[in-house]
Amino acid sequence: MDPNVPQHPTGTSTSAEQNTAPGGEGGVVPTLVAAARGEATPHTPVWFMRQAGRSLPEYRALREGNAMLEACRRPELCTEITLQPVRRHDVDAAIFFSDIVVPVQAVGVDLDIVPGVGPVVAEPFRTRADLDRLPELTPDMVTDITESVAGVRAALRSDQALIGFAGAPFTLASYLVEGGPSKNHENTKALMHGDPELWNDLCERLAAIAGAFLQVQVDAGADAVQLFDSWVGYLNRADYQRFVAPHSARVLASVEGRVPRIHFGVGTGELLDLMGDAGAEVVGVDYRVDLADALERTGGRHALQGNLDPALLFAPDEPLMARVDEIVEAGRKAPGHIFNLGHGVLPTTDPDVLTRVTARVHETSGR
Ligand SMILES: Cc1c2[nH]c(c1CCC(=O)O)Cc1[nH]c(c(CCC(=O)O)c1C)Cc1[nH]c(c(CCC(=O)O)c1C)Cc1[nH]c(c(C)c1CCC(=O)O)C2
Repeated sequence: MDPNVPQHPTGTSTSAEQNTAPGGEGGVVPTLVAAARGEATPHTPVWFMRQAGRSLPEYRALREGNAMLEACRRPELCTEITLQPVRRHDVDAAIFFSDIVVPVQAVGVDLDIVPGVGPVVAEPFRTRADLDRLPELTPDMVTDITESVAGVRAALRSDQALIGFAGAPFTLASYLVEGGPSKNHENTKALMHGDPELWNDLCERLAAIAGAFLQVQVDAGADAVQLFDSWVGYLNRADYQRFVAPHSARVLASVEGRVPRIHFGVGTGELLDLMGDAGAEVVGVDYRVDLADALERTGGRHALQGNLDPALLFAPDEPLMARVDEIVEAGRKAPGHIFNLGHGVLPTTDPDVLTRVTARVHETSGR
């Protein structure tokens, strides 16, 4: 097979022109962007949530003596960390190295990322007066982010994508209200149901901040965005529709028509259609739901991203690669498929396994 001829995963070959940018600039559309739009791709694009950091020795070396939130704000470090997994694994996308709390800190909220814990907020949010601590995010507050994104984009090949991201209002609100990582999100739910007006005002502020953060990244060259609503799987459908969906929709709308939007959460099998309807081209699927079921639940209206169980990366090659092949196969039936894990890379993962999984997906899906 001619490797230069784009090949849809279903086997429909198309002309090479379909993989070029509109406007006759001759630039190649990143493979991930084409898949998100449901267009022909030379192979199924692959990236891994939390691919930057954690499992990579070269990342741990760079982070030595640099606090997480400081590393996120130093363009030379941030750019290099973002590029490390792309070089090592030959994945189709870089995920911008940052954190969902970076824009919240940028507007002035006193918080820190505590090693082994996660984001910790000095004074948790509980009352109306706390809203004053969430002013709008303006680009001048995050000029380093603009510089880092532009630096990464300039270093990538044109067929590789840079994914920008933000935390969705519910997940951000949970960290602010609980004061840190939470298992049950009880204070968050108590606020949501106990004072819906304050809840909505809080989420409106967070949606504005997250939307502005996405816009900054897209303005600087991000090719796609992912909205992480990591903990929204703790809600039922009714609460999601009433208290969350309108706010997430606002964030997604902030970059509508500019770049493909991926919407992801953990344990969101019951919410997949609603998350797509909030305004995403791509719905992220965690490992608990088969892609075939996810396709049905989303009515075939969205490309899918996912969904290898990150724990399977610890299994022997035979069952691991068999599962990878199954996921690639199931993805062929979707309007578009981006191969990923069902959640982030676990810190003790052998990075060579990620390289081999990437190669396997490329091989079996076309290249
Ligand atoms: C541990 C943690 C942090 N921040 C957060 C946690 C989880 C705590 C909890 O369980 O509640 C909060 C967070 N940060 C991010 C998310 C969404 C993604 C997810 O669900 O995992 C969430 C929920 C995005 C991210 N957070 C980070 C990225 C960067 C991209 C990447 O690593 O691939 C993203 C998209 C990076 C990050 N973020 C953090 C560290 C130490 C790092 C460095 C690398 C690593 O150890 O994973 C701190």
